[in-house]
Amino acid sequence: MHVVVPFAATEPKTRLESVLSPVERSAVARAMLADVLCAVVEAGHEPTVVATAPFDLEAELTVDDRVLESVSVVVDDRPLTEAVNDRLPSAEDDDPVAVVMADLALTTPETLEALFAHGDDAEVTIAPGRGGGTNALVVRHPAFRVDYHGASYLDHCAIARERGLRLETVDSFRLGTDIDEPEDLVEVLIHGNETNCAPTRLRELGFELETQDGRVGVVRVGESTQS
Ligand SMILES: Nc1nc2c(ncn2[C@@H]2O[C@H](COP(=O)(O)OP(=O)(O)OP(=O)(O)O)[C@@H](O)[C@H]2O)c(=O)[nH]1
Ligand SMILES: C[C@H](OP(=O)(O)O)C(=O)O
Repeated sequence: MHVVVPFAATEPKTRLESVLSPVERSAVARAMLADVLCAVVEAGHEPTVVATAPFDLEAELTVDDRVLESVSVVVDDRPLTEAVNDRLPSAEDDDPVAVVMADLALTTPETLEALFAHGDDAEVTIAPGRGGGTNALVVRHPAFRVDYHGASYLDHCAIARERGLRLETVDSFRLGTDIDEPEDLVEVLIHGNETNCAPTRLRELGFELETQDGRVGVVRVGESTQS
């Protein structure tokens, strides 16, 4: 399975600007990317990072040699939809393609294996995100194209329907959790593997869980933001 991991290499995760500086947002985005890539490689695949700008995997990510040897990086500064559509199955090459977002910090090899194996007779398999996003998908037919942003999950269901393609939805807590807003960080600290890059990076930045009035959130203690 071709696995594409789109990555906004410059100024990522702007919706986290209220709690992280630009430098910190870049560090957290790279930590999540590393965790996603490790899960894809452990699931037995060789992902391609489609980055918006040149990106030195070895210099910018804390990953082991097996991941470094298995991951390739291509630079494509076109908008997300165009960059992904150019890598989906086509008349010339109809091999299945998976697209896994780089901010799925809770991803594990098992959840990915379940996604890739789900619904072999479906032309499209989607793991939606909260708020209507498309966190991950597997495309098995050259007639399907993506249209990201907004309620892209609904758009993708409509595109499949209009083109007579069978689309199945994967109900996955882990694949359904993309880290976009400050309130999403609590999921990384609760459900992220403790040794993963993203939980480790957040704790290094001073984030920890806090329970108030029976609700669990994150609080940032200690050092100020890195400018
Ligand atoms: N290659 C590529 N990847 C993108 C682009 N925009 C977003 N991504 C990636 O797609 C995934 C989901 O996008 P978003 O959640 O919007 O990520 P983001 O743009 O860093 O976050 P915000 O700035 O808060 O919108 C993330 O892993 C991004 O790195 C793009 O234009 N090109
Ligand atoms: C890429 C985009 O992510 P969001 O902007 O919804 O986080 C989408 O899922 O369509």
